[in-house]
Amino acid sequence: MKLDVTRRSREAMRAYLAEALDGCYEGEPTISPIEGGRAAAERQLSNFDVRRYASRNHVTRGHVSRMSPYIRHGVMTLREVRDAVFARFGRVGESIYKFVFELAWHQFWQEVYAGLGDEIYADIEDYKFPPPVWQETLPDDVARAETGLVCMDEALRELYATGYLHNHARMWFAAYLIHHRRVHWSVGERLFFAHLLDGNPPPNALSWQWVASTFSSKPYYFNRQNIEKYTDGTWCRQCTAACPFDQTYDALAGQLFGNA
Ligand SMILES: Cc1cc2nc3c(=O)[nH]c(=O)nc-3n(C[C@H](O)[C@H](O)[C@H](O)COP(=O)(O)OP(=O)(O)OC[C@H]3O[C@@H](n4cnc5c(N)ncnc54)[C@H](O)[C@@H]3O)c2cc1C
Repeated sequence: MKLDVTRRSREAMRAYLAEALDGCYEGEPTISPIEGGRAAAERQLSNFDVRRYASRNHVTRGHVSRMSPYIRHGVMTLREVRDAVFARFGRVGESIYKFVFELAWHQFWQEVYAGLGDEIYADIEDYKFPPPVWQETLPDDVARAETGLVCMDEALRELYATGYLHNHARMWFAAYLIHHRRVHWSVGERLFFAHLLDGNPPPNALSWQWVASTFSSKPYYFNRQNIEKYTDGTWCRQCTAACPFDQTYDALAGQLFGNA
């Protein structure tokens, strides 16, 4: 089917897509609050103050650019984003360095993809721990964002509603799915790719492999303290589930990877 992408208001576009794609979605048809197009990208970039990027790891109040959907779809290049930041804020300073460093990560993943092609969809290296028997499907409670763990469910709901997720929340969710639920990273990769507006094979597949340890020197995992610190405890305060993350890193390593 060819969609009619004639320019129309967002509400008219929502109504058109809801009808045209009837049967392809569940629940109420909503659209992401993230707007497409060059003007929206320029607005987004002009609202970004790189001097506040030091707070970037904070999920609920960290200042990040949210430029990834525009970069992904070629609305703005990495170089344009970098040069605009240089022009407004200069080239010197820790936050500027960190921001350019992240843009460079994006470029690095692209270069890896240029070299490996579709091999990025298979384990690139061995796991750095004895791998379990991986589940090859997404558990239903995870798919429905009903694990009972507020941190995971809220992250997924945000992903579904907006098509965007903060980097730290992506890392937590990936570590939960892979290391706690023993689901192969490629299942999570497909889930993210289906919902992220910035869904992009190299950064997506390779970040999942980075968490899994098939493209890094060790698996990424986290504990409750880490979530509390970078959300000001917002999610943990609402959570009544037995927390699988409420342990020391040593205890978690022993439980998850058998090397305590
Ligand atoms: C499991 C997982 C899956 C991911 N999937 C994708 C994906 O499909 N597409 C995607 O663009 N990024 C992906 N990332 C990387 C990162 O999460 C996003 O690029 C970032 O969150 C985008 O938000 P932002 O534009 O506000 O980032 P900012 O922090 O403002 O960074 C600016 C730009 O730098 C680049 N960048 C930032 N962090 C990273 C990173 N860790 N790796 C590579 N590039 C980075 C992006 O182009 C980003 O737009 C993934 C990370 C993880 C852990």
